[in-house]
Amino acid sequence: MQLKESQVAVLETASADEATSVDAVAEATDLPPETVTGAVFELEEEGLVAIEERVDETISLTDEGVTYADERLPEIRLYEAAVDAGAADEPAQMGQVIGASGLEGAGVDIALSNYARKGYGSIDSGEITADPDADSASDAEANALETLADAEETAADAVDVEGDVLDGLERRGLLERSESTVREVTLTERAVTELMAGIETAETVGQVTPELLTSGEWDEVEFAEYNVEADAERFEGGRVHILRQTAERVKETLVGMGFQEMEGPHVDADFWINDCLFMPQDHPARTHWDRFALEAPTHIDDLPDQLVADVERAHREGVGEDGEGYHSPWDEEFARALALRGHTTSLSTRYLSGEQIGEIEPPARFFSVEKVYRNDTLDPTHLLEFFQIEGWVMAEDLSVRDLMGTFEEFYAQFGITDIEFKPHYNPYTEPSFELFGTHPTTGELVEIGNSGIFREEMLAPLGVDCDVMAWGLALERLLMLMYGFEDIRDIHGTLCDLKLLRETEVTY
Ligand SMILES: N[C@@H](Cc1ccccc1)C(=O)O
Repeated sequence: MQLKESQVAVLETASADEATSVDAVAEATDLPPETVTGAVFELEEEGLVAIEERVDETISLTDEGVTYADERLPEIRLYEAAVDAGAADEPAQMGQVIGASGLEGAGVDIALSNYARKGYGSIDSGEITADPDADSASDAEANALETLADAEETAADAVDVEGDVLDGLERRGLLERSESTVREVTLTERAVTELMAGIETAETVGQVTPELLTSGEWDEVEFAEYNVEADAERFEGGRVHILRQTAERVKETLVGMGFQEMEGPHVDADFWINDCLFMPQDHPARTHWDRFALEAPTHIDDLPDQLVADVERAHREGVGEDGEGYHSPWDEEFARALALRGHTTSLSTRYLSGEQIGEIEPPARFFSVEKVYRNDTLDPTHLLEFFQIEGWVMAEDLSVRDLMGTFEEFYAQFGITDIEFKPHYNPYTEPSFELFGTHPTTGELVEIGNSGIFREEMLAPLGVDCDVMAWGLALERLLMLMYGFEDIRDIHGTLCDLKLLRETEVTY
């Protein structure tokens, strides 16, 4: 009998009395495991081997788990510091105990959220008590971490730890379970007979080459068969980030709805970012707490004189006969200060004023999908920068129904059909609405945007005398609703979840 080289290698390595794993065969023959698996399936087809499959579960500690195995669990460090501070007898000051425990940052939160749960004591209005009967040396989770820390990977059925303790550690993100399929082969009787009769190695060809074709040799060689069941090596090629893909899709959708794209600077004068939006100069969002100022250059060179005068007048006196201004200071120097834009509404003011592409006649629709920068506190829904989907429609008679209808049409194209609106306040729109969508897995309402109809005090100085409805929507929040992830940091930045980014299927 004639067989392929890899098949012969498997037959010579496996035995009839004892099952041999594919990995063991691969190691003994120096062949890649994928090749061995392929050969094993072909041999099974020929009735030469029997395959047994099982799924092995292995357990390994995450980086955080390894850290705690080494430095001990945060709640135990807190308990020991509390006992040292005498909290077993009377309540001790929380701040002091935390200081003495050496815990920092997230470690403190982790300690606090597990402390009472695990019976180490109680925490109440800044004071901590320690239960004298608690025994940190018999903490099941700590002991399990210690057991698991010895091996890089442990077979699940060989671990001497209670299942619910493992579940708890997994929930805390301290261990990971993974599954792999193990295949074992045993030679059949037929294989033994054939081996005794002698098996020859046949040359097989895996790929047709130009040489095979031109020489005519293709007609004589034996081709390897396709095995669609064989495990193949996995290639993680580069791909466009889902955020970028979705940005492109949003752009195409808006272009399809008749919008034109706006362009403009990331760093801009406060004049375009705020003053043109009838944002008073003493508005809290305009303090250094909220904006990223520029060190050099600090101010824009040029602003259109007439527009500056008109905007200043609107701020001081309001617009129209019974208009009211802010009666607050207005200073051109302040308006000329440069900052990273906190919203792309700066592009809208540039376009609406005629500054960017000249006078725009109604009806007109414009949009941008661009980055904005805010000095927010990082959390699952906030980053220091995000993409805003800015847009506006200029027409003679616009109402809230036009605004809501536009959002319904837009979001429906992303499969989101349950938008909710909540009345809101912006200095530059009246009425104003915040938009919410329902998170597909948690069911929570997520804020996805802010919108409204630009008010007279903003439009008149810009020289616009018809209606303009406008909005700023968060691209990342749209992604959350589309793909169901809960933490924005999963898709951006150092904590991003590569598996999620690799595996998310983009739906078009
Ligand atoms: N600039 C607003 C969004 C917005 C734009 C235009 C009109 C109304 C609201 C924000 O960043 O939240």
